[in-house]
Amino acid sequence: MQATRIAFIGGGNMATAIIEGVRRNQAGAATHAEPPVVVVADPTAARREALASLYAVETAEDNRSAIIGADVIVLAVKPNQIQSVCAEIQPVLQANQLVVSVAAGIGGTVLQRWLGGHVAVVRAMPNTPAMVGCGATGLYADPALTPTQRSLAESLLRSVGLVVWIDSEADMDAVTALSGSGPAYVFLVMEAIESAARTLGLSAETARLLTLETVYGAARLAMSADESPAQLRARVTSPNGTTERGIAALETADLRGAFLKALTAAHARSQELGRDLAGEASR
Ligand SMILES: NC(=O)C1=CN([C@@H]2O[C@H](COP(=O)(O)OP(=O)(O)OC[C@H]3O[C@@H](n4cnc5c(N)ncnc54)[C@H](OP(=O)(O)O)[C@@H]3O)[C@@H](O)[C@H]2O)C=CC1
Ligand SMILES: O=C(O)[C@@H]1CCC=N1
Repeated sequence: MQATRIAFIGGGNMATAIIEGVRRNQAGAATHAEPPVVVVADPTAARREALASLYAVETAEDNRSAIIGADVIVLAVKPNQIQSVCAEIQPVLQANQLVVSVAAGIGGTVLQRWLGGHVAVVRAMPNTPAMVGCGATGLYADPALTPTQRSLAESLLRSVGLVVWIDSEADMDAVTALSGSGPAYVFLVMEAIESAARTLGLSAETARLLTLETVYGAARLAMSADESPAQLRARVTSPNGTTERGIAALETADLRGAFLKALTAAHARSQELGRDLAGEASR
């Protein structure tokens, strides 16, 4: 089930990544099916104009007019702006409109309450590689949602990458810590590798190119091979060779412990956002 009109409330980083992914997917699609109309509401005129010229979207200055006639409404504002956006759109929201929230931390029950008892709410935790069709999204829906409503949300996010349904809503905090925040961890690793290579004397351009291709190549190999990352790592690591020394240095520096701390901290922050912003509504 495909949406015919999708309204984005908030036209920032995540909305832009999904919209670009959707448009790229359409450009590469074999079918001649009518593409969905996309409407974006954002308070900043320059951002609305940029989105309209880049992605042929309609724009709106106010959130209420943006959602008129939309079958899917994506809430893509910062978590601390979600409650006021819900209050704003609630009077004009129709029962058959599906609301998809990408906000970190904020629970489905709280969203339903902020939307005046609106049932059709799906929580999504996408990530910015959606922009190039390589997103990884966790979806959670209240069991009361119909298969058609679930399919509407799934088809939107599947058009920009992998979708995984999450059975227990509590796991959305872990999904946020993993794939929501994950691209930033990988970019940090890339920054670190590139910087170390420059310290060893490579030019900026060579260090950048080799870092990018190495990370891309390793990810593609890991996705296409039948072997686990640990097995693939063993194939790179010659006994008493260069990699063995490099890996030993990373283990001594407790890279695994550092990632455990990173995901644990992000997970805790997602829980904290949910608690702080839900306030009395969650109790
Ligand atoms: N960035 C990411 O990688 C991911 C983000 N998310 C979630 O996506 C959501 C948005 O994050 P992100 O895109 O990074 O944030 P951004 O700040 O980039 O985007 C939010 C946009 O919403 C606009 N905005 C603010 N108030 C309103 C309003 N009342 N009505 C309509 N639009 C408004 C902002 O305008 P202005 O700047 O003028 O305030 C801004 O353009 C968050 O809830 C986040 O948890 C989820 C997964 C990944
Ligand atoms: O950093 C954040 O809070 C958002 C949610 C996941 C990725 N970005």
